[in-house]
Amino acid sequence: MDAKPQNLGGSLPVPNVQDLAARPADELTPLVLHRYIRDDVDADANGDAAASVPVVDLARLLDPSHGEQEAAKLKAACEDWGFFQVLNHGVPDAVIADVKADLQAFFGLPLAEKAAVAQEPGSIEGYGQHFVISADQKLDWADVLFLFTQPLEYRAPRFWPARPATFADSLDRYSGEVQRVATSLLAAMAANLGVADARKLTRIADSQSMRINYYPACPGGAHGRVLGLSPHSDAVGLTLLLQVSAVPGLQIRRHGAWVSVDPIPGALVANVGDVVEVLTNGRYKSIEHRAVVSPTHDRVSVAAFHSAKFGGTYAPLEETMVHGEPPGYKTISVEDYVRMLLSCKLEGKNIMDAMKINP
Ligand SMILES: COc1ccc(-c2cc(=O)c3c(O)c(OC)c(OC)c(O)c3o2)cc1
Ligand SMILES: O=C(O)CCC(=O)C(=O)O
Ligand SMILES: [Fe+2]
Repeated sequence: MDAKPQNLGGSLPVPNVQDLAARPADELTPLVLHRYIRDDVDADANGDAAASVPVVDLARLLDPSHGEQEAAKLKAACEDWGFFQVLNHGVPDAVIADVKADLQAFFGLPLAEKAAVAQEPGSIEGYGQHFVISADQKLDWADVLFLFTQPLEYRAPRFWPARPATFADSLDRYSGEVQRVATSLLAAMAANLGVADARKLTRIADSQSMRINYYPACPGGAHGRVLGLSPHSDAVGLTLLLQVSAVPGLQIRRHGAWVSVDPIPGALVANVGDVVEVLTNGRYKSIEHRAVVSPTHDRVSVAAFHSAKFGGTYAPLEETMVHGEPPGYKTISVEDYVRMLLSCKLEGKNIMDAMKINP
């Protein structure tokens, strides 16, 4: 049997941010906040306001009478943006409504109840924080619940909240739907890339993990100088993000500026991850993004990360290296790749830099 994702390494323990944000204003002294406040951050989106992330209609993409036109939109979105919003994805409204309600209800529980699914030393699953590797690095203004969701044998039930009582069922239904969407998008990307065997790409949706992000409102005028999530590219195949709250926060780096990806009701935000950059030998590039926080509103999002299963490898596909082009990225086992990503700081495209053959 293939290895399961376990003992992959963890984070140094840091304060719970929701608890910190709920403290009386006079307790949030500069001494307390200094681990979060950055000198170099301008949280405003400063990109071209007219430039908005492309939209891909999945029902049209799968419909033989419109598919070609929508496939061209997908191709342009992957080549030029690395990010797009997916509409008509077929995830039933009730599945989305239920998962949103249960994620919000989980974070609404008292800290002691949420702590029942706290991360354990050396583990990335559970409730806590990620990518804290030194005592002096700047911290993100967010708490995270991280779970392996697919395949079923990757799940560790002790990290799945028992409350609200419907949590596991809601997340299970959402997870299956989103894995289907990811597989369809990857199959369409394979066709666009001239990769006849779609499994060469769809296998990178064989496993799924979810990073559920809770960004408390940041009081005391500090919101413009902290980040909810540091700039990073997703070190996976394809991410599908649900902006649970109607509060903007996601920004992508485009032509050197930050462009906001405002929530569209019912949409999923898709982004090309580092693994697709490797498999396509750089034809589709992963894009740096970050989350900013609101001074007044809490925000919840859930990123569904899709990857290959343990036991496989990542390497540029022959079909994407035309005219004898050499591979620009190393070949690596899925397991070594995951260990590398979890031992790094969350910092721009640092994983891709490590994977490049001639950086
Ligand atoms: C197949 O095994 C795994 C795949 C992915 C991950 C993983 C866990 C994370 O916590 C994580 C993450 O927090 C993250 O930051 C936003 C990220 O983008 C850089 C990840 O790619 C990521 O991947 C673990 C195991
Ligand atoms: O909260 C967001 O909008 C971004 C989340 C994200 O980038 C991630 O979890 O990888
Ligand atoms: Fe991300």
